[in-house]
Amino acid sequence: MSAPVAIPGLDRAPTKHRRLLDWVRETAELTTPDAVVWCDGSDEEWQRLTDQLVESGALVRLNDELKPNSFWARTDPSDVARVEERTYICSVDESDAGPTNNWMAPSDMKSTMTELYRGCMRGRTMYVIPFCMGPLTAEKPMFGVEITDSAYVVASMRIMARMGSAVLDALGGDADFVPALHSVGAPLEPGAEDVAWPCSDTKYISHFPETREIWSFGSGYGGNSLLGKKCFSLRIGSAMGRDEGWLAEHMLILRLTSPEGKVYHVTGAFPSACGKTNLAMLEPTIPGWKVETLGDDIAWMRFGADGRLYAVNPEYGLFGVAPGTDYTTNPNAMRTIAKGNSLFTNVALTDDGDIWWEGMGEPPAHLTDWKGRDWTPESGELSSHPNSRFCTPIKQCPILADSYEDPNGVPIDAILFGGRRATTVPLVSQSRDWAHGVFQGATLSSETTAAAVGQVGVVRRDPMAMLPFIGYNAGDYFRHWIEMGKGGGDAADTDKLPKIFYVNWFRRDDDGKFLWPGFGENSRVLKWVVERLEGTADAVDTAVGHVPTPEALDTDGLDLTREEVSAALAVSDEEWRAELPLITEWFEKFGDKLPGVLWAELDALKARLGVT
Ligand SMILES: O=C(O)CSc1cccnc1C(=O)O
Ligand SMILES: [Mn+2]
Repeated sequence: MSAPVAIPGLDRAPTKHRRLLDWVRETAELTTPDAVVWCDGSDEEWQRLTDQLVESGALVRLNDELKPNSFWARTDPSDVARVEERTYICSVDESDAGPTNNWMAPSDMKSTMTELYRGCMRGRTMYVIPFCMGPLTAEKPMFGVEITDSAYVVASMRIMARMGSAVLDALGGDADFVPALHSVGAPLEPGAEDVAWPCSDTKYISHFPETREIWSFGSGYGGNSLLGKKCFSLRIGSAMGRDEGWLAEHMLILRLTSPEGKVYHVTGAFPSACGKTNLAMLEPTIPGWKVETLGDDIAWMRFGADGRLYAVNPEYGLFGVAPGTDYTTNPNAMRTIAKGNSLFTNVALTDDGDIWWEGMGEPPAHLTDWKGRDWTPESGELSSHPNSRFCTPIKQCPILADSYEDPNGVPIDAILFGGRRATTVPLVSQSRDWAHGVFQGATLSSETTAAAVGQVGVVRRDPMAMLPFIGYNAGDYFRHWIEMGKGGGDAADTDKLPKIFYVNWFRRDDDGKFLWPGFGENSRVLKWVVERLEGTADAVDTAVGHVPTPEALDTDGLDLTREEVSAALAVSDEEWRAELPLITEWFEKFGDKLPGVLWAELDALKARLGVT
C-alpha cells in the first residue's frame, strides 16, 4: 500500500463525505497537481481567482465604471465551441447511445482517458467545486462535484451554478452526487511560462450514463468544461429523466402575463444560437403583455401531484451568445450584464475597458479583437467570434420571475418547438395532440449555427433541439416523450398536459428577406398561443397542424401586408411532400427503437398530403 501522496490542501477537506474524499484523493494521485483547493464560492475566492487570472493574462479586468467586477477572456482559437465530434455517450451497450451519438465502451474510454489524466495537472492547482443544479431547497437536490484545473472554469461555475460551502454542507456525509472530472490537458512543466488559455489538441467530452459520471479532457470552454450545463443537466440529466419519469430538455422557460392579468408558463426548445435567450427575455411589442424570465437554456420538467408538468431551470446564470445581442434585440440581457459580475469570452475589448460585439450598432474606431489583435471597421474580419459568450448571473436579470427559485417549478401551459428553416415551416402551428406534437419535435429541422464546430447553415434534424444533448438512444428518447404523454402525478390526466406548438422565426422570401420581424414581435405569436389555449383564436386545419388565419394573428402596428403575413404562415403541401422521404430516412435511423406511433403520425401526414 503506497503512502498517501502529500498534496497541499488535500487533507484540508471541509467535508466528511467518504465517497467524495476518496474520489478527490484518487484523482489527485492520478493527475498530480501542485495543490488542491476546495472551492467555497465566497467573494474572497472570486477576488483571489480573478486577480490570479488577470495576473496570468487569462483575464482582463474591465473598466469598473462600465462593467463592474467583470472580465474579458480570450480562448485559444482552437477551443471556441462545443466539440460534438469529440463528445461521447459511453453507455454499457452501444445501442443505448444510438445512431446520433459517438460511442466507446466505458472501459475503453476510461482506459484511454486515465492515461490522458495521468500527471495532466502537474504545475497546476486542482479545484474541487461542489455544485447543485437547481435550488438547494429541492426535495432531492441534484448535486454534482466538478474537479478542474481551470480557475476560469471555477469563476464561470460560480456564475452558472449554485456552488461552494453551502452545497458541500448540504451534501453532508453521504448524499449522491455526479462526479465531473475536467482538465484542460496542459501540464505545466516547472519554470515554464503558462499560456493564457491552456488546452489540448486531444479532446474528449465523455459521459457514463449508467454510473452518472462525466470525464472531460482538453477543452477549457463552455459546454465542454462547465460540466453542470450540457454534460450534467442535459446528457446525464436526460438519462436520469428516462429512468425516473421526468424530462431534461434544451428549453427556455418564461412566464407570460396577459393584459387581463392571467399568467401562463411557456417552455421553448430551439437549437443552439437560435434565439432562446432573446425569447426568454422578450420585451413584448403588444400592449399589456408581460414576459418574465425563468431560464434561457435548460428546463427540467416533472409531473406535479395535480398532473400538470412543472419546469425548473437548474442553472444559476446565463451563458448567452454575444453577437446579435444589443438593446434592440435583447434589452434585458444588456441590462443584466450592465450590472457587472460577468465574464465575456471571445468578444472584442474597447479602448476604454468595455466590451463590444457585432450587432451593437456602429463599431468603435479601434478594438482589440477576440484574437488579441488591433481591429478597426476596415479590418474585414469579425471582432468577436460567432460563438462568443456573456456569462452573467440570472439574478441580475430585471425581469426574473419571482418563482425562479421555487423548487417545485412552474406549471407549463405550452411547449414550443422552434426550428430554423428558410422555407417550408410556417411561423407557428399547433399540434393536433401530444403524439403529433412529439412527431413535430422529433422531426424538427434546423440550419446549423456557430455554437458547434462545423459548417454553418446546413439543414439537419435536431429533435426537440436536443440532438447534441440526448444522453441515450434518440429512439428511446422519443418513446420517453410518448410515455410522458400518458400523464403523471396523482391526477394523471392528459388534459393537464401542455399543448405543443411548432414555430419558425427564420422563414425567408425568394429574395432571402426574413418574412417575420421576430424579436419582440414574437410576442404576437405567444398571444395567439395563449388564445388557442383559451379556445378563442381562429386557425386553419392544415396538413401540419392548426395554423393561424392571417386575421387571427395580432399584426396591428406591424409594417406587413396581409400577403406577407400569409406568406409567413403558408403551408405548401408540395414543400411538405418533399419533406416526407427526408423524415422517412431520419426515422429509419432508429430501426425498431422508433415508437410505432411516430410511423403512424408519418402515415397520417402522408394521408393529409394526399400521398398514398
Ligand atoms: O458551450 C459552448 O461553447 C457554446 S454552446 C452553448 C452555450 C450555452 C448555451 N447553449 C449552448 C448550445 O450549444 O446549445
Ligand atoms: Mn443551449
